[in-house]
Amino acid sequence: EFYSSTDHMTQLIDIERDFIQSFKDYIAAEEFHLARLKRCLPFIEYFSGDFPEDLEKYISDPLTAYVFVRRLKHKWTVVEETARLSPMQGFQKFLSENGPNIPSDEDVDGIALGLVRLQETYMLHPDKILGGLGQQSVKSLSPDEAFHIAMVAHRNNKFLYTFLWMEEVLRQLDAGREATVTRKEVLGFLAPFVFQMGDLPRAIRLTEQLLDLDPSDPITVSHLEFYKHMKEGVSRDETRAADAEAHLFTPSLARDVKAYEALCRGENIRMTPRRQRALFCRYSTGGRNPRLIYAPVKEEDEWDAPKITRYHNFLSDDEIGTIKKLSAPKLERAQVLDHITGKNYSVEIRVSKSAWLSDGEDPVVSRVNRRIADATGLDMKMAEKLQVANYGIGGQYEPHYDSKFANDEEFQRLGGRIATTLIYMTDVDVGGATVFPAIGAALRPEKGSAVFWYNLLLSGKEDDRTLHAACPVMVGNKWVSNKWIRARGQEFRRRCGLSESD
Ligand SMILES: O=C(O)CCC(=O)C(=O)O
Ligand SMILES: [Fe+2]
Repeated sequence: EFYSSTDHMTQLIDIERDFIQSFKDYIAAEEFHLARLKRCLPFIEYFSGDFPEDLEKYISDPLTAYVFVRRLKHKWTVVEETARLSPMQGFQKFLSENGPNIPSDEDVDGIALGLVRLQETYMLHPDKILGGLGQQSVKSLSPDEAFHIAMVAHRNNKFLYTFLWMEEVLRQLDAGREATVTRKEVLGFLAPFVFQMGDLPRAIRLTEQLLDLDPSDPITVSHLEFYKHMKEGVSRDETRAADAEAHLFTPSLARDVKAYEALCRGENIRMTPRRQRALFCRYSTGGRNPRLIYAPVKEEDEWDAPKITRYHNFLSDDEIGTIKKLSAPKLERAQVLDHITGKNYSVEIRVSKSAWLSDGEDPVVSRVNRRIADATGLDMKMAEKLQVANYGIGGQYEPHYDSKFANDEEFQRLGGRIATTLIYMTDVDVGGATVFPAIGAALRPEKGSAVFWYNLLLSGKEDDRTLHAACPVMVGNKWVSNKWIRARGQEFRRRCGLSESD
């Protein structure tokens, strides 16, 4: 699918351009062809004079029989040859060859879900989406499109957004916008839905509207009776429902919104000015590493406990360009192994495409690996390949540990992922931060910079504080590279003082 990476989305724009041009060419060819067919017609008719009453007598004359048969054969051949020039087959071939590149229904649903996911994380009302998040050119949705988003939200149990998008559909229908979906369908869905959500007064109001559309509908009548009956039962002890709608985004309704989503919105970042003052910027030679003496790394403390370091100007634009180009053809939807919930879940929690680049693949890859070794002082012999990831619309990675403890041969041989070097290869216009919910840290993507932290304590145990997530990309494009460094072989290299913990 395309939506999980912007790289593939841009390819779609080319495909669409191609598609429109081919269709235009096809229409022109059909018109030309039709004109050619029409030119045949007078010729065909001219040589088919009127036949007398007695056909048997007519055709029994030898000369007439000869001329008739020959002309019929001739006309047939002319028409057959002309018809064979039809451009239709060529166009059908184009369609069937390019069909596989066209988004599937799952792609369309996936991108709608991406939108809803953004709304959840950043608490965006549909008005905000329609008002424009970035320099968007689309400023409105048709009622059918809003309805589709609502249904996708519903299928994925995102009920607040189901409701808000359905409201948008109704508003547009009220404004007289052209649509396939009808008011009756929307109300017929929405009334039982809000009832299930516990909003009885609204269920009654919507059902009354439904009844206005079709006063004799027995189902609507009985629903309304049922809701009213329910209301009598609860009206004595409740007062809350009436003002429920004003508080859709209050903390109570958003109570299950995850801590990391708040960090994504820039809330609850736990850094005090006092701690901030102890964070520094310096030029580092990686402990007098000869390669860094004349080109020191610009190092900045991003966080104190655990220590997170940022290396500025770590990759040049050219190097980034090369890495993107090398990985673009290999990008595949990232998978996370989840033994409990299985594949569907993995789709939701990690929405990006990734590719692996090996050391020998290109001089730029080995240069970057070397630079990571120099800056971190760690041995790259046991490091994993460079992983390149590209996030698309709503692209994210929910909270996880990188440490990768496992009970397998690979773990025995390499040890866990002692450290992570995360390279940002783009700035992201809005969203897309890397957040650490356990410590309240948020790292902003800055093109060309890299961040580094240890996932394991000196004892070799997983450091709980390194739980982290990639926030959904709201506007823009996010490319990162990950270099996971394994524990084996680092016994004498892990610099003292890089982590204050044990
Ligand atoms: O993209 C990011 O900001 C973080 C990615 C990440 O944590 C991962 O791929 O393991
Ligand atoms: Fe990670």
